[in-house]
Amino acid sequence: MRADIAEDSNDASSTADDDAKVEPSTMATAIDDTIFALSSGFTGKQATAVAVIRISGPRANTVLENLLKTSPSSKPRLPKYRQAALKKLYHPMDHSILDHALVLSFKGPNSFTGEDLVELQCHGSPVIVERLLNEVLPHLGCRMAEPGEFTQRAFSQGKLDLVQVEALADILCAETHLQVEQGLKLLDGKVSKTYENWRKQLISGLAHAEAVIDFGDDEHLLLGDDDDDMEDMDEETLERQQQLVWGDVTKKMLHLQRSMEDQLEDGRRGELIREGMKVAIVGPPNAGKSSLFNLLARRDAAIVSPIAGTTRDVLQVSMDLGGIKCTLQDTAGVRTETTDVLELEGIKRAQKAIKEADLIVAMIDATNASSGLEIVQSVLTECDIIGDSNDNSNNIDTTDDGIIDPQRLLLVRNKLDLMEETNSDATHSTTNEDDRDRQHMVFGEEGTFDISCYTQDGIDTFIDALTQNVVARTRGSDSSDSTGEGALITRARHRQHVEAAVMALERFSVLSREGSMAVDMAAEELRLAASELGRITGAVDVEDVLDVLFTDFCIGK
Ligand SMILES: Nc1nc2c(ncn2[C@@H]2O[C@H](COP(=O)(O)OP(=O)(O)OP(=O)(O)O)[C@@H](O)[C@H]2O)c(=O)[nH]1
Ligand SMILES: [K+]
Ligand SMILES: [Mg+2]
Repeated sequence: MRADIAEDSNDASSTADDDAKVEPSTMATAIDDTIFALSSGFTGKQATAVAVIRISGPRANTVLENLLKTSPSSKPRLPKYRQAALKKLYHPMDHSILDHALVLSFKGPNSFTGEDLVELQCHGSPVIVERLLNEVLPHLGCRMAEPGEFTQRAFSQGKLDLVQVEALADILCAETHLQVEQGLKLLDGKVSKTYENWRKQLISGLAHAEAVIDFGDDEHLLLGDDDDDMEDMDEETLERQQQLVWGDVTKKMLHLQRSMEDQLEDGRRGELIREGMKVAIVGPPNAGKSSLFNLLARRDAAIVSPIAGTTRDVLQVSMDLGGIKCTLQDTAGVRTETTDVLELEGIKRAQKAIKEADLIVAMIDATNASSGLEIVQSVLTECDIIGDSNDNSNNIDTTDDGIIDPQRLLLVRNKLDLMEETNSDATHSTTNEDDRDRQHMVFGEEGTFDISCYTQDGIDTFIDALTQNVVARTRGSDSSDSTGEGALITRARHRQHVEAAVMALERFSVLSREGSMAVDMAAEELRLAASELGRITGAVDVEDVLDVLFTDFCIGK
C-alpha cells in the first residue's frame, strides 16, 4: 500500500476548470447521477477520528481530480485504483485547503456499487465534513445520495442480489452477535446460491415439461437433433421416450419439493435470530411477574405493588440472551373475577401477547399454587397454547404424553421464601399431590422452576435455563440443519415464497399423475414455483426457460 502526500506538480495544461462549475440543475436524475454521502457514523457536532465520504457514479474520479487541484489549471495525479494515498484536498473554487485525507478510488465494476467509486477518509471534524457535504461536493456535479442509494445501485449493477441487500440491512441493524453472524452468512451469497440452484432445477424441469408438450412438433428436443435418428422414430418409440422424460421430471421435482420442505421445517430458527424472540411473562395477579421482569431487565422498568391488577399495559424490554435478541414482555395478571374495564383491557392485551409469544413464562405464586395453576391452565387453553384437557385432539405443541413442549412454555413458582417460612412452621407440605399432578401433566418436570424474586434464590438457575431454551430454539437438530450452518430461511418474505413454491410443486405432483392431458397445467405450476423462488433473490425472469430449453435440454446430447 502506498501513502503519499499530494505533491502534484502543476502541469502546463491551461484548460478551464469546467468540472468545478457544473451546476446541480444540469444533473441527470437517473443512474448517471454521481452521488455522495457520509458513510461513517455521524455524531452531530461531535468530532470523530475519521469520517468516510463515499462518491459513486461516472463522475467520481472527476470529482476527486477537482478536489486535488491546487490551481484552476493544475492537472493533479490521481491515486492508483485500490491503493490508499494520503492527499491534500482543496476547495475547487478558491483552492484553499480543506483537509488531508486518505483517498481510495475503485474502478467500476470492481467496487461496492459496481460504479466508479471514491472514498475520502477525512478527519472527522464536523467543520470539515459539513463543508465537504454542503459547500463543496454539491457544486462538483454530484448530489447527496438518497437513503440506501449506494446499496440500491449495487443491486441494479448486479453486485448484490435481494437477499444480500437484506443481509446488509440486517447487519447494520443487528443488536446481537448472532444476528451479525447470520447476516454475514447471507452476504456471502451461499444462501442465494441455494435458492438459485432450486430455481434452476425448476427451470430445467419446466424445460423438460415443455419438451414433452411439444414433442409432436419438436421431437429433436427429446431425441437429439440427429436427423438420421429422427427418420427411424416411430410413434410408439416417441411416446415411450416422452413417458421416460416425464417420469424423470416428476421424480426430480418431488425430490426438490422434499428439500424445500426440509428447510421449511426449521422451527423458524433463522427468523428467530433475525427478528428476535418474544418472551411473555404471564400468570395470575400478584404472582410477581413485574418483579421478575425487573430482575431480568436489571432496572425498575415495571411498577411492583401488593395491589392485584397493578400492570395493565404490556411492557417490553429488549435483552440479549446468549446472542439471541429477546423482547421480554410483562403482562397484566389474568383473573376472571374482575369487572374493572381497564383491567379487562389489560387481560385482553395479555392474551394477545400470549398468542404471539415464542416462549411463555407462566408464573404462579407458590403459596397459592393450586388456583394459580388453574388460572394459567385456563388462559393457555383459551389462547390455544394447550389443548382443552377434555379434548385431546386439539393439543398444540404437546409431546406424545400430552406435556407441553418445554421449549415453548416454562413454569415459574415464585415466592419460594414464603414457602420456606410455611415449611419451617411445618403447617403445609410444599405442594400438594393434586397440584404436582396438574403441573407435571401440563409442564413436565423439566420446565418447572422455583424462585424467589425477593431473595433472588433460583433466579440465576432460571436465567440459565431461559438462555439455554432460547439458544436451543435457534439450533437445529432436524434435517434442515444437517450441516450445522444455520437456517437457510431468515425472513418471513423468503418463507412465504418457499411455501408458495412448495404448494405449486404439490399441485404439480397431483397434475402429473393425471397423465398427458394435464402436462400443460403441470408445467404451469413449475413456472409458478420458479418465479416464487426468483422473487427471493430478485432474479425472477422465467424467460430463462427458453435459453435452457435450446441449450442444455436437448435430451440425448
Ligand atoms: N415474599 C415475596 N414477595 C414477592 C416476591 N415477588 C414479588 N413479591 C411481592 O408480590 C407483590 C406483587 O408483585 P408484582 O411483581 O407486582 O406482581 P405482578 O404479578 O406483576 O402483579 P400484577 O401486575 O398486579 O398482576 C409485591 O408486593 C411484591 O413485592 C417474592 O419472591 N417473595
Ligand atoms: K401487583
Ligand atoms: Mg405486574
